Amino acid sequence: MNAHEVDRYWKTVVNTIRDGLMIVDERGVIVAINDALERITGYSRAELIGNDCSVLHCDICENIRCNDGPQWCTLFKGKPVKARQCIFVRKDGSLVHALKNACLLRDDQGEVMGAVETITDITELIEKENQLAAYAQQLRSDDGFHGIIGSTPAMRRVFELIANAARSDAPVIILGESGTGKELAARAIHQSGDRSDKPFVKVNCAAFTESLLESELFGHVKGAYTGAYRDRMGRFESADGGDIFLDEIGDLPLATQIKLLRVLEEKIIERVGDATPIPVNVRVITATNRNLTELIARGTFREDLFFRINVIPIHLPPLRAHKEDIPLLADAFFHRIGLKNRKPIHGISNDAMAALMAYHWPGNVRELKSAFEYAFVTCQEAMIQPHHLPPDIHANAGAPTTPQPKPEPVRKPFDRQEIQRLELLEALEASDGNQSKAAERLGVTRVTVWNRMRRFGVQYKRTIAQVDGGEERVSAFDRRGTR
Ligand SMILES: Nc1ncnc2c1ncn2[C@@H]1O[C@H](COP(=O)(O)OP(=O)(O)OP(=O)(O)O)[C@@H](O)[C@H]1O
Repeated sequence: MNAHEVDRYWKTVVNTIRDGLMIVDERGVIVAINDALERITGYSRAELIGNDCSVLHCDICENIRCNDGPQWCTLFKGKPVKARQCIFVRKDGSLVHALKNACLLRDDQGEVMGAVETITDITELIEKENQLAAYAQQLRSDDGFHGIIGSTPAMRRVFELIANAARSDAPVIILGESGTGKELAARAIHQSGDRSDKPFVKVNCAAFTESLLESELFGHVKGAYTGAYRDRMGRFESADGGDIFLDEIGDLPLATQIKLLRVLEEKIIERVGDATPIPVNVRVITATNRNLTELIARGTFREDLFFRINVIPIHLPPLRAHKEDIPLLADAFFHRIGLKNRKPIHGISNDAMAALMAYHWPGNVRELKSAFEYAFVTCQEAMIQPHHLPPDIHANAGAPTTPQPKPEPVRKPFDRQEIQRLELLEALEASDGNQSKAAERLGVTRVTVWNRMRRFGVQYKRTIAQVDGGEERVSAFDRRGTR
């Protein structure tokens, strides 16, 4: 290819690259751009060319623009910009996170004619990074991931799937045995998605007769059937803009399956007794503990509906498949139920924890939670012992069923929060209330110490008291509860 041909194809090459490209003259007036820049900024070529480059409101340009001397921008003082992260404002007012490179263009005599800038759009990357940071924060918090507790790889994978599902509008199906947290997962998808400020509507498909279910889902008009005294909006309409959670989808009657399929395909509903189509914008999240493939083979579930709802499947593992999460879950339920009960129970004994670990949990996390509700009723001691747990659990573990003759020392082997609180108190005591020193002892930052003091309601008071003419230093903790 000769130089002339290269010239001919140059425009095509420039417009093929994914990065935005812009040439400005020595006054900062835009003289050329490529297609990618139009796409990134939302401005057309005609709107940009001839305009000042400040139209893009690049944050670093606003900082480096100099107001004195002939050079209007530090770039023209000869300082190239290399892979600087910056933010532009699109035509519609939204922000573009970008990496920018810029350098001067000179003529044959070395005179500055202008500058060229390339802009790599990293908005998606930054958004994902922010989202990851938010998820990490969620995981660190006591409440787990939107209330779902677990830190094993199996549960982390579930959190990742939930986070991905939340980013899309595609139908999600949550599969798993009863009590594995399917409803919690559905709520987490709603809460972490763009529809979180719109309704989350739950319908248990197994709880209604066929005719009532249709009216519940799609609404009805007055006179549609005996007892329909007035028009009524269905759950799909109430969920408009948000998410509808159809629990026990495997129990949906065949006739309703056809109607649901139509809603998913056409995004319109018709109230029972009326043929007027009503558009609805609802994302459908379904859940079941039944084997849909088997139901399809038996002819009780439509295969076409299955394909429609099975776009993003999320499998929740049974508790026996992630037993390493039991101490964490037990700790959380112990505290949650303990807060309501106000009984002076200090923790879970090692034997009780061993019994929990040995059990096979057919009722999954729901059964674990119920075991703690039970234990808080039966336990009259300082620690929960195996015999305070429901009979199936301690019998299964072969743990002693009678109280230990010697009471165990009051300790809380699995109480993460309490251990952290005691460590904090010790560190503050040893550092005479100095938060920086306490932070050093604990190997955390001073802000973390301050945060923990706030969380545990710990105030370190230092009082100088006069004692017999001399001074005595009195230090005291003011503790308000453990959380
Ligand atoms: N990973 C978890 N972390 C905290 N709580 C959980 C978890 N999994 C389940 N739970 C709790 O267990 C109970 C049952 O959860 P959920 O109703 O979401 O289960 P499900 O799978 O929808 O059950 P079903 O199929 O019977 O409707 C709820 O009280 C829920 O808060």
